[in-house]
Amino acid sequence: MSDILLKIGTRGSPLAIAQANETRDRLMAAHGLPEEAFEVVVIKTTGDRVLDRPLSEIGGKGLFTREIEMALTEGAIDIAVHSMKDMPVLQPDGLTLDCYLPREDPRDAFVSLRYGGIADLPEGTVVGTSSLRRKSQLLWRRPDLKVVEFRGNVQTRLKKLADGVAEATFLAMAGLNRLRAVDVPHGVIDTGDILPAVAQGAIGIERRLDDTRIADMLAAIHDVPTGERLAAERAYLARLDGSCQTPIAGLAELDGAGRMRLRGEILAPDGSKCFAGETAGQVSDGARLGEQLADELLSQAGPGFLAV
Ligand SMILES: NCc1[nH]cc(CCC(=O)O)c1CC(=O)O
Repeated sequence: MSDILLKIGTRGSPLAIAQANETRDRLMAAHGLPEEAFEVVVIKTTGDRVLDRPLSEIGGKGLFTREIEMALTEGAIDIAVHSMKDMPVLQPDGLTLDCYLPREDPRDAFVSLRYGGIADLPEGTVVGTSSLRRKSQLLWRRPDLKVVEFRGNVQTRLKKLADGVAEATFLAMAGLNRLRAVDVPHGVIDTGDILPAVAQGAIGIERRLDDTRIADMLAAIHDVPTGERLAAERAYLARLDGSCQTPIAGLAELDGAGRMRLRGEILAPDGSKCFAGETAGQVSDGARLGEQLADELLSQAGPGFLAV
């Protein structure tokens, strides 16, 4: 009987579906709506389609978002649920991102069937990752390790570990937690050891700019602290103009009393160089702190560093 009120667009991976369901559940609770008021619409993106090449080679921003944004613009869906880590800093004309769910654990997880952490890995160990950030951060700290390309979902990666393709890999804690993947052998990596990607662990909900009905619905589930942290992290990313060839890490943290600490790191893709910094200030100055930190790292790195 009940008409569908809202079509939720998402990628089809188990994590993406879990994120879409969390969004639906929060909207149901906030507005007293039944599940039948929502339809989750799965959309395949270029990043999902092309599985045989490294992400960095497929290239282009919005690898995991472009097709979903097209569906949103065309009206085939009403909102799009994204991992903010995969989101370019600018949205296409007519779309906006101003609703974030409470951020999950932003840290990376170390996943291995044999070892407990990076420090336990013997010299020359093979590690699998498709993330240029994780690869360069690892090689900066442990130039002796061998990094091989590792794509696919959590189950695929565990199978590769069991088959001995690599001895260890990395996943976002947020993904493990949202999938309740308690059976995946992992250790949490401190942010002082490996700084996460900008926006890691945050879910953002995109909508059409002129859709005021949806804007009102989303306002009820927006998490303000997550928005404050992402404002700083995304201003930092925007100033760095990160291409997917440039490993960038960044994390903003709030002290709950109006202040923010922002850390950042940019690296050479082969892990031969690393420039790191941090800044602190008022939460309300987040965007400016982000730009300031980016400028500091850019001046440390020197002209042309990000262009390579
Ligand atoms: N690029 C893929 C991607 N995008 C978001 C997450 C994890 C969830 C998150 O960071 O919110 C992942 C996988 C991973 O890094 O393990």
